[in-house]
Amino acid sequence: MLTVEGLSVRADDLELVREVSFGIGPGERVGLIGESGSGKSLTALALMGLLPDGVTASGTARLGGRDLVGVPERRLKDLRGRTVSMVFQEPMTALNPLMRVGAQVAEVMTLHGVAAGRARERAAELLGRVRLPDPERIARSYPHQLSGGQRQRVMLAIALANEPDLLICDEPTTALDVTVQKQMLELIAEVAPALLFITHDLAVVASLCERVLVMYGGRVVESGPLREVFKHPRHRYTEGLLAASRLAPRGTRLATIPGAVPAAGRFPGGCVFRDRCAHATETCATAPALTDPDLTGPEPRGDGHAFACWHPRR
Ligand SMILES: Nc1ncnc2c1ncn2[C@@H]1O[C@H](COP(=O)(O)OP(=O)(O)OP(=O)(O)O)[C@@H](O)[C@H]1O
Repeated sequence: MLTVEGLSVRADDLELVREVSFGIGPGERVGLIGESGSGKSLTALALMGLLPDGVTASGTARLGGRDLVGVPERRLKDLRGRTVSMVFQEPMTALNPLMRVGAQVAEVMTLHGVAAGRARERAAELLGRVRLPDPERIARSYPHQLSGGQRQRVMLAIALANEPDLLICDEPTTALDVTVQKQMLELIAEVAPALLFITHDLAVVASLCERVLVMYGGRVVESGPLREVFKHPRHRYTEGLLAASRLAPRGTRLATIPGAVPAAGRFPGGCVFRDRCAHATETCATAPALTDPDLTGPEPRGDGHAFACWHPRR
């Protein structure tokens, strides 16, 4: 459905994203991971036609037969929201602080030709669809009257308003607390038509995506089904990412992770050892439940909810 070929992004003579190619099928959920500055956000912004001034994209990206790169802004405005939409990390900067949220959800529909009355009705429906309690009241609220999690749900409602074929999420849960993060991920999994999910968090990718793309230095250095990439990483950078994260392929020897001690726990609620562990950090509580025992550590419990993490020794 989405086909990206040789996508490059440049600022002056600096090539920030280099010859990236990948595809996303209908209904498919793909994770885009990589260290900070590896080019994940620029790749997404290039697909949305939202690159900052002075930054340009080349190559091709086609979604449902329509070009996304190198098309005039007028054409992009039509595609944005209807073909592809995006949820960003910080909803406060994306929402208009002076406008009631219902009106903001309705506005993205009226911009695409939906009559005002119908758009208002649909806005309330959408706020309910993203499981906001009392959608009528929420619709009358201003962004500052909502919690961070509620604002992120409003952003999701806006992104879904024109029934896009592809949803792109760029670290949408990073600013949320643990329980809210989990609920938001479940919601995204449920409502996304097809998904490109950008994150640093391998556990989030493991819980949400079927396929993964790994970026490093502006390139996609590895891609494939999640299980394959996590079990048999081919690129040294992916190996490093896995070793540094709290997920490691089953059978990984602790000896390959210097200074690591194992801890196992059950979900929901995070690692059960976190109170006793020398390295009890927030990450122990934030890891989402894994339902694939093959992706857990060396001692899966057999109920599909086993978990093992590697805490660096203090
Ligand atoms: N407007 C810009 N002009 C010049 N360089 C930029 C611009 N925006 C981003 N960059 C550079 O492009 C590279 C990729 O940035 P990008 O935001 O895509 O990284 P990222 O992988 O999304 O990082 P993070 O996970 O921290 O968000 C970085 O080196 C960044 O400094």
